[in-house]
Amino acid sequence: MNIVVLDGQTLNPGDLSWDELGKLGSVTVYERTPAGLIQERIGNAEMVLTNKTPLTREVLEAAENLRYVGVLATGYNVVDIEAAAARGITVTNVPAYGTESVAQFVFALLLELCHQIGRHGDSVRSGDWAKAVDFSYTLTPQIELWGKTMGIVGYGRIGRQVARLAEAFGMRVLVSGRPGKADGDEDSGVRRVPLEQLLAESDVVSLHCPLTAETEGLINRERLALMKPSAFLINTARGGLLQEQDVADALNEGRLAGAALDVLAAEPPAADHPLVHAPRCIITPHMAWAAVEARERLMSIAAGNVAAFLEGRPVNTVGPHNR
Ligand SMILES: NC(=O)c1ccc[n+]([C@@H]2O[C@H](COP(=O)([O-])OP(=O)(O)OC[C@H]3O[C@@H](n4cnc5c(N)ncnc54)[C@H](O)[C@@H]3O)[C@@H](O)[C@H]2O)c1
Ligand SMILES: O=C(O)[C@H](O)CO
Repeated sequence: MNIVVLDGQTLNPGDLSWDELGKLGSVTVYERTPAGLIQERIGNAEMVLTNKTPLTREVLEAAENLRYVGVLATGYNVVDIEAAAARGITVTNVPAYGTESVAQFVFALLLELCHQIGRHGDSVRSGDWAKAVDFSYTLTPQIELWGKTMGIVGYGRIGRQVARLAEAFGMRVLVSGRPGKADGDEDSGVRRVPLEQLLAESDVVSLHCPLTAETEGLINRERLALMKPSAFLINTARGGLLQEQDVADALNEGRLAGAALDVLAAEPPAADHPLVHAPRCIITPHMAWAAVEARERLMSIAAGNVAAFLEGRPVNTVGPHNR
């Protein structure tokens, strides 16, 4: 069985091994695949693995032998799943490998917004403390989380772990899920509310829903207007959840206290991206998933997905049925 990995570099920059996958077929790993080469590299392979290389309807329809797409990620918005389903191609993702890593990263971002540790550390390194007259100084207001409200949009695996950490910080937790869907039970202390109420009452809004036709552009000018001007927005899910210019405008006009974003709609972004230059906006390069512990789990679950498919009992399948 021919297995083509279209963009293996970010999962395995050299510190992991492809051997587990190699036992299951003849594997070709490309570090990355530019748009113009996707079709050619899939060629007549039966199985393709992708992290962020898009598999559009056109690509899927041209790949005559393709029977399986393994997404090397939790978010599978890079695959046209309707087109895959129509062609009978099985698509799997890797759920839960990075739940704890991503939730931890949410708090790394939030604590940076609250304390601006990097900026204060730089100030000390550049000699400001040595020249100071007092034993203590701050360059930005310092913010305590205890008693504040965390609003979690998308109460799945990562959303639930963020809720646990928020409660450990003494925060009140509001959650909102898919409109009209139950999405499982609430945990004690967590209150499920409509999105509009969550936006209006939260001091921190953290996004954890997938990018779908329903959630694209979810955080737009109108919804930002519901948020407190003192609130922080955190996005570790997908950049497409934001109307990015609207978020940049809210930051530029002082209608939002800060944003911390691990994801943008286009990655890497253009040098003149409006959020890259917006005030009080921290942007990290889509790295919340990247702890070696999480990538090891991802690699192992991805190989398990391939093995299960080859044994005729696919697991972790995703498709229009998940929507
Ligand atoms: N930055 C990173 O490195 C990184 C790493 C892993 C995952 N992610 C992103 O995080 C997302 C969430 O991951 P997860 O493991 O928690 O997934 P999950 O499937 O366990 O949870 C997603 C939740 O969102 C809910 N949801 C769907 N549509 C919604 C809507 N319209 N409004 C509110 N909620 C909605 C679902 O019902 C589900 O409960 C992934 O889809 C992926 O895009 C990012
Ligand atoms: O969805 C995911 O798992 C992350 O974005 C890494 O690709």
